[in-house]
Amino acid sequence: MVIEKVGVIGAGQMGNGIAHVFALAGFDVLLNDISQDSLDKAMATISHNLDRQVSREKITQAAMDDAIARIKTTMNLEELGKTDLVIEAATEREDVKNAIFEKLLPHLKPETILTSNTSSISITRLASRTDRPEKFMGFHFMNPVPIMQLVELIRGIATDEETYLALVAVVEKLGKTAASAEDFPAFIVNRILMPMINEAVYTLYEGVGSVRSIDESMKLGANHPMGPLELADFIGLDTCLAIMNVLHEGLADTKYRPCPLLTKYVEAGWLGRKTDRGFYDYRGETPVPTR
Ligand SMILES: CC(=O)CC(=O)SCCNC(=O)CCNC(=O)[C@H](O)C(C)(C)COP(=O)(O)OP(=O)(O)OC[C@H]1O[C@@H](n2cnc3c(N)ncnc32)[C@H](O)[C@@H]1OP(=O)(O)O
Ligand SMILES: NC(=O)C1=CN([C@@H]2O[C@H](COP(=O)(O)OP(=O)(O)OC[C@H]3O[C@@H](n4cnc5c(N)ncnc54)[C@H](OP(=O)(O)O)[C@@H]3O)[C@@H](O)[C@H]2O)C=CC1
Repeated sequence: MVIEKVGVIGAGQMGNGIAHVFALAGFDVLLNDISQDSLDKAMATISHNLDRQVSREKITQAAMDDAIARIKTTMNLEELGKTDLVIEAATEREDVKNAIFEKLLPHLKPETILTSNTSSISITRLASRTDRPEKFMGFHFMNPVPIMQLVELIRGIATDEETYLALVAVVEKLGKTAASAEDFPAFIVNRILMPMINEAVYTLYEGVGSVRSIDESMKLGANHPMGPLELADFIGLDTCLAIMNVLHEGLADTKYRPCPLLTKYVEAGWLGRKTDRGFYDYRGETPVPTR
């Protein structure tokens, strides 16, 4: 099947990055969100990130202009009915994702491939609520999408080979690398990464280290590009907590218990960079630790 038009649902940090890389690779993109403000912010972020690529001579100005021209935005989900591939990248909540699919499906062409960028939720379960489990897959991009090389491909129990091969070809066209993961809670990257982030929050909670000492230790002592608390703020603490809950409930092992301090930050609405406050306060010139 030829994939030319791509629908992206959710214009947050992942949705805007996904729209960016697809448009740059020559796909027509229709970006959807429930808020016009989020769509406007997403287009401004995409322009800013493409501009950065132009100034670093990674892409030409003409490639940037073409990419911007290929992205259209809409608050009307029905318009995504014209697309060949849909990537859902809305908030990490199963009820939100199911409601989106329910509203979208009556408008979708029968051959359209439906995917979710979920970080952790069962692909088989999401697929089972749709009319096309064989054409449904997990299509998991990493943050920041324009920079990170990996895309996890997760087949549900019913996903057919044609769908899988179509997505392998799309990943190649994006110039990224695909890794296949089985459909178990949080797949590969987050099964390993998120317990480490959760453990960093426990390390803070138990007073073993401060925000700064924990992040410095992992950057200088383990050569991580970002400290685990800085990375948690970058991902979004709501998303981190949602992934830990999926691991905890899905694998029924206390080793995945979300740290109560992580829960407290989310309850406060301190979700990290996207709300300007998390383990760091980003409202000033330089980030200041909040503990
Ligand atoms: C939660 C999930 O489900 C799965 C996940 O995504 S887990 C999260 C995975 N991501 C990570 O682990 C990211 C870890 N951090 C890093 O790799 C690096 O800190 C980083 C790439 C984000 C920034 O690197 P840095 O060296 O500190 O900054 P800097 O030199 O300014 O930027 C490096 C490149 O990233 C780009 N960049 C930085 N931030 C960016 C952003 N938010 N969006 C787009 N591009 C960005 C820069 O333009 C630069 O590009 P070039 O190399 O093409 O010139
Ligand atoms: N953050 C990360 O590092 C990564 C996240 N992911 C996954 O990507 C998905 C999105 O995460 P992320 O971009 O970080 O989250 P964000 O919170 O940045 O963005 C989510 C966006 O979805 C919008 N949204 C909510 N409900 C709907 C709806 N019904 N229809 C359309 N849009 C909707 C939100 O709008 P509003 O703000 O108005 O609620 C928001 O703009 C999640 O499944 C997450 O697990 C995957 C890889 C990495």
